[in-house]
Amino acid sequence: MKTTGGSEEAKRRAGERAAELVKDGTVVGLGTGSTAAHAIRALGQRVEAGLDIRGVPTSYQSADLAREVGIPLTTLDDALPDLAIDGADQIVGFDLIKGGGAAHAREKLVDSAAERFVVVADPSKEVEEFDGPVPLEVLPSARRPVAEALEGLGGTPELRAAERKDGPVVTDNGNLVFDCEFGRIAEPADLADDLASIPGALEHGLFVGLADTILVGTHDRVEERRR
Ligand SMILES: O=C[C@H](O)[C@H](O)[C@H](O)COP(=O)(O)O
Repeated sequence: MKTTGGSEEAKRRAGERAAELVKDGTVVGLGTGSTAAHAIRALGQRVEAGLDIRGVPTSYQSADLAREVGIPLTTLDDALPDLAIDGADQIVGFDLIKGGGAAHAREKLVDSAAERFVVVADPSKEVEEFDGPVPLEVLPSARRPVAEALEGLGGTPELRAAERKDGPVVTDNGNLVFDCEFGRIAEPADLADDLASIPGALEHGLFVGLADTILVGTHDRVEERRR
């Protein structure tokens, strides 16, 4: 599983606190990444103890882990999540950059469909202003026009390379990923609108105005911010 550094203990605290928010008889969006995985494991323990929930996975990773720990799965065709729990790569206020694990397209679908979206993170994710690359899931046949459109917006796109395979990362949906540097992003909502309008760029990793609660684990507690 991809990890992004930060304290595993802090991530575990945040994940476990989020799992405590899940109520019996509900549907839960299951995010991707190392922090969301802690929440999924904690939910698995609650299911073993009798909690009745169904999970909507956001990736092969979260689906496989949920199966492993005994969480029954469903899809958005059958039920919308009451609550979604997901990680983030950078957090500014209640806005996020996601997609470090290339799962942001399905994550955005599930997280935005949920009644309540809870973000779990360690303190390394909170920043003053976004300055990380923005991931974009891109139709393979659109790679060149999308790259040109991103350059037109002042970005520097780089096709994400696979670590244990020659060639590019291919997402769970069969597409490619650009990581696009924009330097410091002062107006994420404006950039999000621009990125959303590029044909062939299926989804970008800016999550603006979607999160309801931010849970940041530290070495000894969990800090909670609610919108
Ligand atoms: O595509 C991956 C996701 O957006 C992850 O939720 C994000 O990269 C955070 O992952 P982690 O909790 O491992 O830092």
